[in-house]
Amino acid sequence: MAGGQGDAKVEVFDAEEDVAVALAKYIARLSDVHTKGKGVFTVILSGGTLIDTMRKLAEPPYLDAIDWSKWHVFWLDERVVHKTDPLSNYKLAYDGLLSKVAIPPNNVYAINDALPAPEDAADDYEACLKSLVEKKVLELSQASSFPKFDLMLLGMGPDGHVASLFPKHPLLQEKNRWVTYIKDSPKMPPERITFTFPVINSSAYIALVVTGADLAKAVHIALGNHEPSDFLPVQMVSPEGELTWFLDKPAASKI
Ligand SMILES: O=C1O[C@H](COP(=O)(O)O)[C@@H](O)[C@H](O)[C@H]1O
Repeated sequence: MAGGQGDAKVEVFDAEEDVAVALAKYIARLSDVHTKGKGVFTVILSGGTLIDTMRKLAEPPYLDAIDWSKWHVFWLDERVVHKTDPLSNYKLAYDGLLSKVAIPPNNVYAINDALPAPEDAADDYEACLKSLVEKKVLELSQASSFPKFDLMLLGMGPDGHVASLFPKHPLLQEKNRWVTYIKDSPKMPPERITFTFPVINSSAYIALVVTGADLAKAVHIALGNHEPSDFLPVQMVSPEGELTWFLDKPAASKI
């Protein structure tokens, strides 16, 4: 299987609506392959605009065609807030997708929002992943020994951040933890937990879903020639498996 940014596929669509259609087809195909092949499909969600771009999955034909019972859903990053808080990535995904599809509630791995300290929430989430490895829901990458998720769905901020991994932050260099925490996120809210790059880059498939003109500069830096001083966290996304960028024309306008 191909790997790294050098082998990334870059798909550009006329409009956000076309990205939503293509993304649903892509996710449904990977769901079919994994649920029929190994009986489990492990999916990582981001927050932000991604959830809205996944909206077609909650409509025919995907609503009935996808075997939702085999999905296991996790968060790439989460804000350390209550699950009912409007800033919660869980709430965003629940309202926009999870409440509309038949994923067993026990297969939805939200942050433990009874733990107010980000370090405890990160430890708890990492322990949850480790127990799922023991139960053989999750596998480890043979190459990295970090968990290998079937599909990670990533958004990107205008500053080139992915997950809660922000430009020039020391967390970009984390090499050991699966899940870590941040207390000084430059984007609100400041306290979050996040997967680390070793986990992100152990994935079988990553979709980077980026729409809107406000992201064009970061896309240009990530996919074009750039000065080392411009380096963005998104450029560290370099999976063992396959990376596909899903862009609309406004996001791709500076490539
Ligand atoms: O804070 C976050 O931002 C990124 C990007 O969000 P977007 O609204 O610009 O699409 C998101 O991927 C991440 O999960 C979230 O916590």
